[in-house]
Amino acid sequence: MATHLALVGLPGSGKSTIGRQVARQGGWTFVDADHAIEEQLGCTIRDYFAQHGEAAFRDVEAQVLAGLLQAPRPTVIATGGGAVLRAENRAALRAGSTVFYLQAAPEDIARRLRGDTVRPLMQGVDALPRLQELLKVRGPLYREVAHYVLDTQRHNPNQVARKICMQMDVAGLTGLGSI
Ligand SMILES: Nc1ncnc2c1ncn2[C@@H]1O[C@H](COP(=O)(O)OP(=O)(O)OP(=O)(O)O)[C@@H](O)[C@H]1O
Ligand SMILES: O=C(O)C1=C[C@@H](O)[C@@H](O)[C@H](O)C1
Ligand SMILES: [Mg+2]
Repeated sequence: MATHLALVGLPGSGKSTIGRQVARQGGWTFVDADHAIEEQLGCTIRDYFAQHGEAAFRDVEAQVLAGLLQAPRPTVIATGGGAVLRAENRAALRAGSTVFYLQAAPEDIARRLRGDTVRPLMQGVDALPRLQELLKVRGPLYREVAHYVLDTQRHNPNQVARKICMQMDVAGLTGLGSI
């Protein structure tokens, strides 16, 4: 059975950027769970949230994530920042993938996202307290679900991706599908 590699962490922690690089370096398929959700929804996550609320969004997220973890091809999955909130997602991630928590301080993420136009909610003076609050609630859940915790602070995305590939090598998980 193919086993996948999943990245978890706060919004802006580098899941998409690093996930793409890990996939490129390792020759694996990359999937951004948020994009897969938007494909299924046929609209943006933001619009769906606004129309149907968070609980409905989390139902769709859980369903899409479970589907990605069933994929026949070994895949690097960048999860949504809040995917760990549901226990069923944490269990599915741990059972179906090797999970890396990309750890970064809210202060660093806020700095990285300054000038970002894709995440309007993470702009301006509100970004830091919002990230701090998210970390308080989600930090323990990211740790709980993770097989490996990586400090991304002093490393650029390429270096973090190489660390992940090396860790997979050390653990004998290179190629993912071979386990
Ligand atoms: N280790 C790093 N050092 C410096 N900048 C980084 C690092 N990792 C990511 N970045 C930058 O931070 C920004 C956010 O990264 P990215 O979009 O990959 O985060 P994400 O976890 O996928 O966010 P989201 O949860 O909102 O999808 C990007 O501009 C990226 O280049
Ligand atoms: O942090 C969150 O709760 C979210 C993060 C995004 O990746 C999306 O999954 C969605 O906007 C929710
Ligand atoms: Mg992303």
